[in-house]
Parts: sequence; C-alpha cells; structure tokens
Amino acid sequence: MTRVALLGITGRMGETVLETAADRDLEIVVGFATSDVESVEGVPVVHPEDAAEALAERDVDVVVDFAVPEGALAVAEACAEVGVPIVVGSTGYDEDGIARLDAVSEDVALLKATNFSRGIQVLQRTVREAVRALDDYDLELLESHHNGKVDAPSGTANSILETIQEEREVEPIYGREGHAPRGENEIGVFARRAGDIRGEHELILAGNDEVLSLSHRAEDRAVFAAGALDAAVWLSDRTPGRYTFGEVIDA
Ligand SMILES: NC(=O)C1=CN([C@@H]2O[C@H](COP(=O)(O)OP(=O)(O)OC[C@H]3O[C@@H](n4cnc5c(N)ncnc54)[C@H](OP(=O)(O)O)[C@@H]3O)[C@@H](O)[C@H]2O)C=CC1
Ligand SMILES: O=C(O)C1=N[C@H](C(=O)O)C[C@H](O)C1
Repeated sequence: MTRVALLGITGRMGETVLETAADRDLEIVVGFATSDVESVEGVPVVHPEDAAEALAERDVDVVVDFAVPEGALAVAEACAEVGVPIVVGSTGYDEDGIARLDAVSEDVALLKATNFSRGIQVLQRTVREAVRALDDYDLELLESHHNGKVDAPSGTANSILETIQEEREVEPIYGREGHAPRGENEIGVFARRAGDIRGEHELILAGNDEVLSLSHRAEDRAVFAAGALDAAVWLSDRTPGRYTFGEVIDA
C-alpha cells in the first residue's frame, strides 16, 4: 500500500484528496499545513518546516501537493533531502520557483501538472493540432474558477498558452479596455472568478467565416484528486527526474 503525505490537507483540494483516497489502495499518513490544527479526518498535521523529519519518521513513499508555491517549494526541498518523490499540483510559480523544482528533480522524481484531469491532457493535444492546422486564425483564451482562487490566469490557461507558443508566435494580452484594436499576433487571455466554479477553460480559433471552440469543464474536484493520486502511485518508485501527467496517462 502506497504511503502518501498530503500538502494542503486543510484546503479545498486537501478535503477532496482525502475523500478520494478512501476508495483506493493507499494511505494518507501525514498532512502538511501552516494552520494550528493537530489532525484532519484522523490524519496528523505537521508544519512544513518539519517536513523532512515527518517524511522519514512516517516512512512516506510519495508526497502530493495542493497548496501554494511557497509551501510546495519548502516541502519539495525536504523531499530532496530525504529521497521522497513528489507530485506538484499547486499553481502560480515564477521562474525562480520553477528553477527550484528543477533542482529538486535532480535528487528525486518530481511530477508537476497544472491540471490532473485526463480531459485537459487530451484538450492540450487537440489545441496543438488545431493551432497547427488553422495557423492564421485568431486565438482567444478564457478560464473561469471559484471565487477563492488566488492565482490568475490559472495554471492550466498558462499551460495552454505555452502549448500555443510552441506552435506559433503570439503575444498574450491579459484583458482589454478602452481603445484596444486587436494586434495581428495577439491572444486575449481572460480570467473570471465567481461562486464555486470548479474549473473551465475555452480556446476559440476564429477566421474564414467560422469559429472553432475547444473547451473543458471540470464538474467536481474529484477529477483532479483522482488524477493526482494515480500520478502519485505511478511516481512512487521512479528514479530522480522530471515527469509529466501525460506519461501517467499513456502508461
Ligand atoms: N493541478 C491541478 O489539477 C489542480 C491544482 N490546484 C491548485 O492547488 C492549489 C490549492 O488549491 P485549493 O485547495 O483550492 O486552495 P486552498 O486555499 O483551499 O488550500 C490551500 C492549502 O495550502 C495550505 N497552505 C497555505 N499556505 C501554505 C504554506 N505557506 N505552506 C504550506 N501550506 C500552505 C493551506 O493550509 P494552511 O492555510 O493551513 O497552511 C491549505 O491547506 C492551488 O494552487 C490550485 O491552483 C487546484 C485544483 C486542481
Ligand atoms: O484552483 C483551482 O481550483 C484549479 N486550479 C488549477 C489551475 O490553476 O489551472 C486547475 C483547475 O483548473 C482548478
């Protein structure tokens, strides 16, 4: 049975991962969070500062992160110290954060994905094909999330943008106002925050008297939790390096 540590155990995703783990052949043996709570659903909660000690003491096989970059980096560096693989689900990294994750992956297996739904993985492949085939169509990207989300645009929207930029030179414009004629290579990127929307992403490609819309809607956070736990089990016995969720799906 895979022994998992859960970073962000007190959060929205933490709660869903605990529920999803209950039906699987794995055990959440410790959680990390900065709040002053002793346990969540019977799982002991430890401050990220004490992560290295807790990972070793509780014989953890793999860490799953749904927190914030600051906390994830601290725990990822503890993973590197004690040799525990980590699945990184938190979003909102800057260049320095990405470089620190790369350094961690020299010592342990690290899998980072901005979205653990299988549908988004397929959407990404479809986006690449559509952008290649319709190479002169205008592109616009929209994402919608719950009102508690702190990073914008979403990690997934940024990943979709990266895929597009691998195929075509585009200049992202984050919202428009006033006199704002569309530049030839622009891609408008828009973020909505409302209610408890689980996560919606849409790319439109428009030209030649038609509009192609590629979209995805997560209906429950369980889709992300399930994907992350699949990734955790898959990653737990891998050698050091960077891995992708696409590899888990294709395995
Ligand atoms: N890759 C994917 O498929 C998905 C990614 N996400 C990402 O997961 C992250 C969490 O989302 P969500 O659960 O909605 O967010 P919440 O705000 O509900 O939860 C955040 C969690 O992080 C913890 N936390 C906050 N600050 C720190 C810190 N400095 N060190 C350690 N832990 C900390 C919080 O606990 P406390 O305050 O007690 O420390 C809490 O448990 C976000 O980045 C989101 O974008 C979300 C869904 C899917
Ligand atoms: O914060 C969320 O909720 C989500 N975050 C991820 C992101 O930033 O793309 C994935 C998903 O859309 C839900």
